[in-house]
This record gives sequence, structure tokens and C-alpha cells, in this order.
Amino acid sequence: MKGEEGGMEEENSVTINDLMKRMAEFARERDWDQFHSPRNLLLALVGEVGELSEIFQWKGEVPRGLPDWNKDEKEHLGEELSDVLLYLVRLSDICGVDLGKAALRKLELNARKYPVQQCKASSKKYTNYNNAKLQGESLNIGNENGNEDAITELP
Ligand SMILES: Nc1ccn([C@H]2C[C@H](O)[C@@H](COP(=O)(O)OP(=O)(O)OP(=O)(O)O)O2)c(=O)n1
Repeated sequence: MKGEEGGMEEENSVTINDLMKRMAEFARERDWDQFHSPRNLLLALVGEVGELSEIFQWKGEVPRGLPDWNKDEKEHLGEELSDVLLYLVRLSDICGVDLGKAALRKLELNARKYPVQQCKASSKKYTNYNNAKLQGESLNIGNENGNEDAITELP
């Protein structure tokens, strides 16, 4: 079924866990676990982000849904998006991070950092809001290490 934003919403859709298992199997079968270290996977991920960027390079802004792209171009895009996703999933797994859980938690943090009434129709960063500093402090967002680890209220 086509989603409102042009995305796909299918029953029995692929889960992050499915992809994680498939990548683990792919590596194990090839005796590639030895190469799938955090640093190697991160570099591979960045490389694939570069390949993805290349697809859009010099094209200028393109309309949502890419109506002018042909089948081959869209297929190529799907491949590069998949490479990024697969390396991201694998990197998370190898680092012992539950990516699905982490992403849900981050969505919750984002929602609290960007209250609808303050940011509706504005793309400004949260630091531009009047009480942004207070919000950051109460959430412990951006601690001295520049990360958000200190947030304790969320699972
Ligand atoms: N050591 C590796 C090498 C590849 N892959 C998997 C994950 C990616 O989905 C894909 C990447 O393969 P390539 O390095 O051949 O890159 P591309 O598919 O982008 O090919 P090309 O660089 O020719 O565009 O294969 C992997 O898991 N571990």
C-alpha cells in the first residue's frame, strides 16, 4: 500500500532484525566476520553514502517522488540506499547497539526537543528557541561530551 509520503507500508514488511540476521549470515558464510570490524564497517558506510550522494550530484533540487527518473535510475538509487542501510545495520549489530530501540528512543528525544507549538513550519535548530537552553538542560542534551547519553528519563 502506498503511504501518504509516497513510502511503502506493507504487511509483513522487512524488519531491522531480519536485515541484521541476513547480514550476519552473509558475513559468516564468507568468513568475512574478520573484516566486519566497527572501523571497517563505518568506512564502508561512509563510502556508500558517497555513492548515494553521487546519484544526486549536480542535478540540483529534484521533486519528491522523483517523477522524472527512469526505472534504472530508481533501481540504482534503491541499491545505494540499501548499501547504506545494510552497513548501518551491520555496524550497529557489531557495536552491540539495538538500532530499532535506539531509533525509537531518538525519535522520542527529537519530539521533546522540537515541541510542535514552537517549531511548526520552522526549520530552525532547537538552539534558536527562547527556552532551548532550558530544554537542553532538562533533557541533558548536548553534555560536555557532545552526546546525549546522560538522558535518564527514557528507556
Ligand atoms: N566486505 C564486504 C563487502 C560487501 N558487503 C556487502 C554490503 C553492501 O551491501 C555491498 C557492498 O558491495 P561493494 O563493496 O561491491 O559495493 P557496491 O555494491 O556499491 O559496488 P560498486 O562499488 O561497484 O558500486 O556488499 C559486505 O557486507 N561486506
